[in-house]
Amino acid sequence: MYVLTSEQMKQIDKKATSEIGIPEVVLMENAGFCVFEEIKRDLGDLKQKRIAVFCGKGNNGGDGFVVARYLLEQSDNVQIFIFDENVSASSKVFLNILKNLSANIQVLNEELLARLYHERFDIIVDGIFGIGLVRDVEGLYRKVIEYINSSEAYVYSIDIPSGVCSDTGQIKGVAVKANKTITFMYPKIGNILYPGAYLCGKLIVKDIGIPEKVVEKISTKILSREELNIEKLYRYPDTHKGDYGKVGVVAGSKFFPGASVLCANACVKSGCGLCFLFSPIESLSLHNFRNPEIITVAIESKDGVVTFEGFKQKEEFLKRLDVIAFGCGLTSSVEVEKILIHILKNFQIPIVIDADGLNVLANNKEAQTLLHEYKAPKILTPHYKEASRILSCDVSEVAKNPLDVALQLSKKFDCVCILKGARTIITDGNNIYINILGNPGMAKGGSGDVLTGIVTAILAQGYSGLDAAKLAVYLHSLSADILLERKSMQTILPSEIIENLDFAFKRVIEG
Ligand SMILES: NC(=O)C1=CN([C@@H]2O[C@H](COP(=O)(O)OP(=O)(O)OC[C@H]3O[C@@H](n4cnc5c(N)ncnc54)[C@H](O)[C@@H]3O)[C@@H](O)[C@H]2O)[C@@H](O)CC1
Ligand SMILES: [K+]
Repeated sequence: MYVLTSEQMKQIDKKATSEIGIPEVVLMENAGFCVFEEIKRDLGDLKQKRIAVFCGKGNNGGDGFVVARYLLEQSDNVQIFIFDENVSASSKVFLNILKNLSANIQVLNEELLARLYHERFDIIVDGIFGIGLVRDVEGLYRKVIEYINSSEAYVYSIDIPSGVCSDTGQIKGVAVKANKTITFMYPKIGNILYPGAYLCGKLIVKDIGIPEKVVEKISTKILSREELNIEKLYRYPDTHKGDYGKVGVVAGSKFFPGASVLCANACVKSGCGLCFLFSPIESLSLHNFRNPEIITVAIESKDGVVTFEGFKQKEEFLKRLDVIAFGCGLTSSVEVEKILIHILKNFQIPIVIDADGLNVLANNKEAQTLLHEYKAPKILTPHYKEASRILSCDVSEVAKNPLDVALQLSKKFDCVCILKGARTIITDGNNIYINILGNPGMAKGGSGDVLTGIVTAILAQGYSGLDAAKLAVYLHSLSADILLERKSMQTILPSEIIENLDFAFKRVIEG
């Protein structure tokens, strides 16, 4: 499903009205009716319900007037609150209808707001701002939103909780916390990215009758099963391990042996034919004990960290493999830097760079240039902090606009970027996918190493960088979500996400 910016939605609305000829008031009527239907379906008999509908000056308020008109037919206590009599042209039509119906319409001011704190509403409909919010919310608007958030009513937001930026999901000063949000045609980015996604409560997407014809191809989509290329996962009978890719994982150190274990184990559990783990001996001792499928290659180390000389002794072997995963648990050192630079100069194998590999990129301009020029498929898997280091910006900047950051990284290195977060973003610089699966039980050290293993193994099975990234992110979070069906967020472990890939793969393949 597409995810739209406010500008894209406005263009679609505009085309529907100007090119197709559907009057704006018809769309508004449909939008308001959809919201009413949802309330009616949730609550059934509304007769005794005390309902407040807050309407702003724009078309979001107009939708609110439509909802109010339908609610008037159902409940004896519907109060409509407006900020200004001067509303948008289409909204005016519905405000006038309410006036003709002698509806209870009150213009908000400080005094009225103070009185509202003594009233009790069962339902509040939030039609203050939609996709037309342009600046921080202040003054009376702010106070009204604070009032809505303090009330115990069940809150329905129209299109998007008022105060949430529809292009980023960020709060512009203050925002409504809704129980349910009904958005129209397609979700907006602010409905999907946090904190907006949280403030939406349950998100419902409703068709308001805009023909698909006016929707041009949108490059941002929600990552769903339909978007995955699962054909290459099919295994033909007359195949052998060489057909499913040979993976080399360069990972681990005395300090983080677990990272290499998790990464390599996720690899073998994600279908690659062979997995070789290149690690210092200090890291491999833990590893050998646990994972018999993994072929270990000890790299000479100093103080528990791989050395460039040690790597060079094994590099011919690594060159013969199909895909490399580089970075998990290596630690940051000059030797690690030298190894990555050497790989980027001398190898031509698809590569996945994570953790300490990303730190090399953050610290070393030569590595950045070499990565840009590296010809084989490449995937970067930064979390927000790693992305901020590479782009030399504050992590809060990444959080404010993760879509832009993922695009920037992808373009900077001509790579596929998996920007990991509560909503992981995947992009190849043109297409953007937002992952909505997964749960906070994954917010633990080791989850990223698991994802790196999965994506590397899938890449080895003949996938493009983008398709591998999509499939891996989906499987990783689906596995955690399946675990949550019988475990708690506290107890889910990254190693269990690997074990549970059995069920995630099954669901993805069999539907
Ligand atoms: N355009 C269309 O065809 C449709 C639009 N619909 C609704 O219309 C909404 C968009 O309507 P609009 O574009 O009129 O925008 P909004 O209704 O979101 O709000 C715009 C109004 O708020 C003011 N405003 C913006 N930021 C403010 C701030 N921080 N403080 C105070 N005032 C502020 C603007 O000056 C303008 O008057 C959608 O979200 C949706 O709910 C629906 O009716 C379906 C059809
Ligand atoms: K709203």
